[in-house]
Amino acid sequence: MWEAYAALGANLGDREASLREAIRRLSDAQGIEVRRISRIYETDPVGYTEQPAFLNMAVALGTSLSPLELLRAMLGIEKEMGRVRDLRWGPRVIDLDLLLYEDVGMETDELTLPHPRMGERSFVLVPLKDVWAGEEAGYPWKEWTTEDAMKREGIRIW
Ligand SMILES: Nc1nc2nc(S)n(CCO)c2c(=O)[nH]1
Repeated sequence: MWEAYAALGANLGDREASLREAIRRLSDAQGIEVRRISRIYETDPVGYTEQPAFLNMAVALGTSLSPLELLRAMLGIEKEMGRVRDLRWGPRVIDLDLLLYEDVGMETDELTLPHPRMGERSFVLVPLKDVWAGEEAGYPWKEWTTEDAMKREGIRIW
């Protein structure tokens, strides 16, 4: 099994229930095991700000799937849960983003790894740090602490 990390977000309907369902679906999926689950954080919307607050979290996965197969499985879960990818930055029932897959670096129109925007997103890095098994050195949070990021970005533990 290879190790991968995913970010989850929801800001429509019963956000916590959506996160829990997405994790259950990941765990039930062929070739995917959920190894660690972060705390849930409530975060103010970044980018398109005229939308409800998000609940965000991150998970550490073990997988026998390739990066693209894993991405497609995640997109399938979004679709099954009613994610309509209409407004690129609009509210969503569930959002699953593949962040990292071992030390794979790739850039295709379908998938870029590591996720290109994760380094500037505290709503991703704060949960990710909860489940990170790698060495601390050299990762985006090397120059900040979770506490600082939470204070600066108004991130609340849910
Ligand atoms: N706080 C926060 N802001 C966001 N803006 C977008 S788009 N998204 C969706 C993730 O790409 C989020 C999110 O998950 N959390």
